[in-house]
Amino acid sequence: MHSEKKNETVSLHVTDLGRHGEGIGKTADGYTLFVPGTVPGDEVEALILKAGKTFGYGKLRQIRKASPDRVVPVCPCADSCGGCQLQFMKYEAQLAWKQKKVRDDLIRIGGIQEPPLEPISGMQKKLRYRNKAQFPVGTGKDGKPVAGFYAGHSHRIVPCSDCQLGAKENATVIRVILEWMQEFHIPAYDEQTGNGLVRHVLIRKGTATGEILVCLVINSTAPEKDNRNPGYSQKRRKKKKAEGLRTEWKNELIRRLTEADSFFEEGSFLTGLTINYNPENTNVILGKRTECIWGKPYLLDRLTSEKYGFSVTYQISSQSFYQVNHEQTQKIYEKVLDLAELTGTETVLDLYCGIGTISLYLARRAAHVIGVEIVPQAIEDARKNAELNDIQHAEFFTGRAEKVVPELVRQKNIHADVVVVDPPRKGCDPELLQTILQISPEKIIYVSCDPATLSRDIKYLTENGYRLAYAKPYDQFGMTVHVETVCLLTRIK
Ligand SMILES: C[S@@+](CC[C@H](N)C(=O)[O-])C[C@H]1O[C@@H](n2cnc3c(N)ncnc32)[C@H](O)[C@@H]1O
Repeated sequence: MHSEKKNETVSLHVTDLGRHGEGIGKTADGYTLFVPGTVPGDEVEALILKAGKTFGYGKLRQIRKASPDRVVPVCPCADSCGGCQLQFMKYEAQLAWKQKKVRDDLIRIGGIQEPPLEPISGMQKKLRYRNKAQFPVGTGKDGKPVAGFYAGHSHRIVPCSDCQLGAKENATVIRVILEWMQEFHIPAYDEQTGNGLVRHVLIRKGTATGEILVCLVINSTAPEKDNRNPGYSQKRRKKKKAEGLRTEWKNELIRRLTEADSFFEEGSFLTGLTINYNPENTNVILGKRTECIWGKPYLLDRLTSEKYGFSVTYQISSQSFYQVNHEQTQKIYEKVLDLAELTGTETVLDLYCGIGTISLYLARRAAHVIGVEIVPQAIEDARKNAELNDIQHAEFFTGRAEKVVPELVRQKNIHADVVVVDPPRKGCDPELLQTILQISPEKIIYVSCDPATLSRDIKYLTENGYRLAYAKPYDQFGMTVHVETVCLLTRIK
């Protein structure tokens, strides 16, 4: 029985990190406390915020002896912003923790006693690696518009326009947009009331091309129909959502952002400005409709495989998924190609294919590639990308992979030598895994951004005729708790 109570300050020796990057320590009498912002090896004092029977949650009060793995975070917002859970840790220690996380999950959840795990691949460029930023916009205490990031586990905006993981140009774009909003009294969206106009700013940069696409997400159903003010009066607020942006506001934003180009890094330039309409009271950032008000509705980027001696150019729209770390993505896709060992005669399925990124790598070495993806805009991009790269033997289908693939098996009797899956964090749908077993490819290559769901799916596949032959973690998301893993499963003959 432990005597620790809420609001008590206790001394703690931190020995591990939890799934969300919070330090885990024990008090002198063995009580376990989770304390964000602490690092294994730290001796700290923590305030108990929540005390359960066997463990509790605390807040860091004071570091009595710093861990040798502790470093001073580069970002001034690291304490308050929820994005970089590991910026307090030496990069090598972050990598070691991620390697252990993947290994532990493969053993504990995947039931693989001796995982064939290669050492994690670390990033050369540890900051400014993200090619995409999503800034929520709100109203500060002084009534002025602010943009930044959400504090951990909340929707409180921590003002920050220059995230150290993102492109340098983000700060300029955000400054211009906030000044524009302030000058023209354009209200930020308020999640509580559902009023206001500007919800988010999305900025994407093509690392290889320097192209920058800005997308302003607004709380409105349709492009502007007239010149009335967006719902300022309480009366009108109750009746309807804020209306769209006035034409003169759009024109002014275009003028300011195109002129801001001159502050961008050499070689970087604005390629398009889009408005996304999201009138829903929801956490989902993007609405269904996007309008391009200047330039192109997409940006171009290029990925290169030095080993295989080719580059692939991709068109990426605001609503399409694209891996955020250019350097690591190139390594991961090259590894997929290595593991596939294609000879030019094979049929390959690329499931959860996004804009056809992996599909078009595989198409360089396969006879036929079939991609399946749920987002229609991404499939439009994928088809365009096949054209752009002069690839005729890749075809793409829109829909849920777990519905489309069984249909393709039923109607077209498709077969595949290699199946690649790259699902979102929740992993593969069970129906899809069953269909893959039915297709019975020689190889399944699993690209995953969540070791827990990856391990769950590996358990199912290894219990049903496959063997985990290879696994390698990649650090795609330095300073955060996230880790990417590439696995090869081979059919047991
Ligand atoms: C992690 S991304 C991978 C995309 C692509 N392979 C890449 O590397 O860029 C996962 C993709 O799965 C798509 N997706 C999510 N659920 C899906 C489903 N049930 N069926 C098909 N695609 C889905 C998402 O829209 C997203 O494009």
